[in-house]
This record gives sequence, C-alpha cells and structure tokens, in this order.
Amino acid sequence: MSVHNGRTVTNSKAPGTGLVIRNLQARDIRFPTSLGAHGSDAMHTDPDYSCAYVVIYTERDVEGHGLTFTLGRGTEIVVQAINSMSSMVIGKDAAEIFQNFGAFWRQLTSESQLRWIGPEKGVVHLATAAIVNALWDLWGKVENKPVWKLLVDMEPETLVRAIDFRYITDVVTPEEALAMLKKAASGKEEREAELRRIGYPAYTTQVGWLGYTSDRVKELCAKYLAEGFTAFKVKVGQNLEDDKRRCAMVREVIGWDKVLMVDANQIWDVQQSIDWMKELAEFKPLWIEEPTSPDDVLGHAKISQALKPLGIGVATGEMCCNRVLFKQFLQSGGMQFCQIDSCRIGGVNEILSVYFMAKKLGVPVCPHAGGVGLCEMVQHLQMFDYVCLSGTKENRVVEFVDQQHEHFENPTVVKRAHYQVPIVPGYSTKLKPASAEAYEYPNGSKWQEMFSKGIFPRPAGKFGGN
Ligand SMILES: C[C@H](O)[C@@H](O)CC(=O)C(=O)O
Ligand SMILES: [Mg+2]
Repeated sequence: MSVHNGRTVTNSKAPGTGLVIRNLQARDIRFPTSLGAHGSDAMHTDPDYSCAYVVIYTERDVEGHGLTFTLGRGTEIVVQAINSMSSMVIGKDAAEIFQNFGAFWRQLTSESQLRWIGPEKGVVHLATAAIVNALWDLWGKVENKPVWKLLVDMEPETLVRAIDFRYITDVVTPEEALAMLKKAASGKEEREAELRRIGYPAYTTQVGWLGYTSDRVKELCAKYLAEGFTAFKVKVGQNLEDDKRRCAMVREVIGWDKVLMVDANQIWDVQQSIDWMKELAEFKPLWIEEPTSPDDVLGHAKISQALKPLGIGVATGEMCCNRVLFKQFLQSGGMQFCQIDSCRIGGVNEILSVYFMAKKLGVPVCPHAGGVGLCEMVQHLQMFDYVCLSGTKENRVVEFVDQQHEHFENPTVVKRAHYQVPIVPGYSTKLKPASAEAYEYPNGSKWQEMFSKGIFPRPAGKFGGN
C-alpha cells in the first residue's frame, strides 16, 4: 500500500466493484422549530432546524443519503452550492472513490474556480459535508455495515487514505496516523463488545434552550434526570442575572453531583467571556462553550488560561470551519474539549483528521449534536474513536438533543443516557420520504399549510427566504 498525502494512487481500483453514480439531488428541508424556541441560544434566537439534504443515485438499487445542518434561511444557498458541485460527483465510480477517498475529497475541495468562494469554509464547505456524508452512507450500505462498523473493520491503510493530510502534516502525518491505529488495535474486540452492551454516554442540551420558560427548564431537567442523564447543558450569554437564576434553578433540580455545561454561542468578547464566567463559576460548570468568535484561536487560549484556576474548561468546534482551525485550537491550548460537528467541516474524511490530531495532542473529543441529524451521525464517529483510536471514554461524552429524530428512518436510540450502537447499514441519515415531502421548503405540504394559516409568511424573492 502507499500511504499518500491526498494524491491519487494508481493501484487502488478494486476490480469488478464498479458503482457508477447516476445522479445527485439536493433538497431544502426545514422544520419550524422557531415556533417553540427549540434550539434557541443567545445568538440564534429563532432557529428553524433545517438541512440541505442530498440523495445520491447509483446504477444499482442502492442510494446514499447525506445532509448538512442549517437554521432555515440560507438553506437554499447551500442547495445551490451542492448543485454547483454535483458535476464533480455524477458519472464517477463510487467504488473507485472509496478506494482512494482522500484524493477524491481533495478534488472536491480544490476545484480551481469554486475554491475561491471558500476555500474549505462557509457555504461551499457545508455543501461538501452534505455530499461527502451521502457518500459515506452509500459506502456503508454497499458494505452492509453501519458507518461506525465500516470504519472499525476497515484496513487502517484504506482509512488513512480517506484523509487529505494537506496543511496538517506539521502535527500528524499519514504514517503517524497509521501507527496510531495499529497501536490501538489491541483491545478492539473488547471495546466493541462493551459498546454493544452499554453504548456511549450522552449529555443533554434539551433542557436548556434559551427561549424556554423556567417551568419548562425545570420540568425537562426532572425528565432527563429520571431517564438517567448525568450531564446537562444550558444556554447562557444574554443577561447575567438571568443566567445566574437559570443556573441556580438547574442546579436545584439536578443537584451538585451531576455535570453542568454552559454554552454562549459566541456572544462575548474575550475579556467579557472571562468576567462573565467568573460570575457563573459558583455553579461549577465543566465547560464554557463557544464563549467568543469561533475563529479567535488566541482569544480562546486566553480565556482557557484565565478560567483554568476556576476549574472551567473551554469547549468549541461546532463552527470551527476546517481542520486547520482545529489544528491551531488544539496546538494553542484554546480548547480543552474538542467539539467536532458532522456537517460543519468536510464530512467524515476531514473529521477523521481532527480525531487524529486530538489524539496526538491529548484533547478529548466531545461531538456537537445540536441540530437535525447530527446525533444520528456523530454517534458513528465517536464509536469509531472509542474502538479504534482513543480507546477511552474518559472526559468524553456525546451531545444529545431530543428533536426531529422521528423524521429519520433509522434514528438514534438513546437508553439510560447512552447512545446504542446503530445496527442498520449506512450513516443513519435517510429521512423518511413523507417527512422530506412535507417539510420541503417552500412547497412541502406542511409549509403550504403554515403559509395558508398565516403561521409563517409566504416566501418572497428569488431564493425563497421567509
Ligand atoms: C442553534 C443551535 O441550536 C445551537 O444552539 C446548538 C448548539 O450550540 C449546541 O447544541 O451546542
Ligand atoms: Mg453549542
């Protein structure tokens, strides 16, 4: 095998496994979550949990489903970006893509004109994520395995070939990644068996959306406590007195032996983050999430240093735009908890590179999952990490939000606050056809009904924004 740095290797084609991609469809799917303030935080006060949803059709009776998460308005722009990229996928042989996925990923993200509107960030990168996630779903289905198991059983060489190491070889090289996988191979079977028995620990954010009333927050804390949750995340950042009141209220219900996290969704300046968190320190939060701009690596490092004596870590990553930013956060001490997101960077391939860097630099990964389909996807990634790479659950937990699962054909299963291993082949990303039809924006039956009842205004303008 030739471990490479994102370049094409010539001997990679598996004979007789051709799977030509015939078509790729992108759809704008939106759920009206703003009506109940579900998903609300200090910055995103009225999110309509949405996604740009991709279906990849092949010459055989197998499809790939993928998505990238959005908040409503703007989803149409991501759909357009996916359409603009689709010619790089249609007509390709998926079997060839999978054998040398890193080289294909580099092609997709390096298209000589399209890259100008990124590169590897923003709308084009969200579009990349949707396409790449659909390809992994397809791969899992072709191999008849859920994606976590596909990764677990994969030859380390094939897995490493899926990653484009450009820009990160100063921290981790393909050879090192390969060595890490080989080193972690001992104990794999035991960890997989344990995962199948117990699952992977989850924390909940469902209790703490900023737009929820106090009664609702208390009721939900009690509900998730009774379900066995031991870690709870609460949104903060708009009003200090209100934050104190809410944190006190949550502590009153969950007690002091449980874990509390707080999330500011980027609302503060650097010094303001430090000052505000000193005020909230009495509630003993494990971490402050996204205190300031998601691009401010040195600002996060300063906040981390200032809060360390208070026992508060900094968590970030859900809006970290690519592996280069993750590299700098991990190198600089700007994140004590690395929150990969399955849709923000370029899909599974790039996320794997972040897992390798996090392992090398000793930072635990706690995936972000507040969004449509994110719980469905990140469970696969974290399970791979546990079985094949980090080999530990220490300081690690996966976010769980209890929303929109009913729209997926194979939703996450969480029991006793643990994600259960997905058993259906693929990446758990297929929406139920009836849900996709009903919530397609703006022509789906649910949206038409809401427009005619005046619940939402009919969209105006070329892009259909409401
Ligand atoms: C707008 C989203 O709901 C966001 O608040 C999610 C998030 O920050 C999280 O889950 O963490
Ligand atoms: Mg967050």
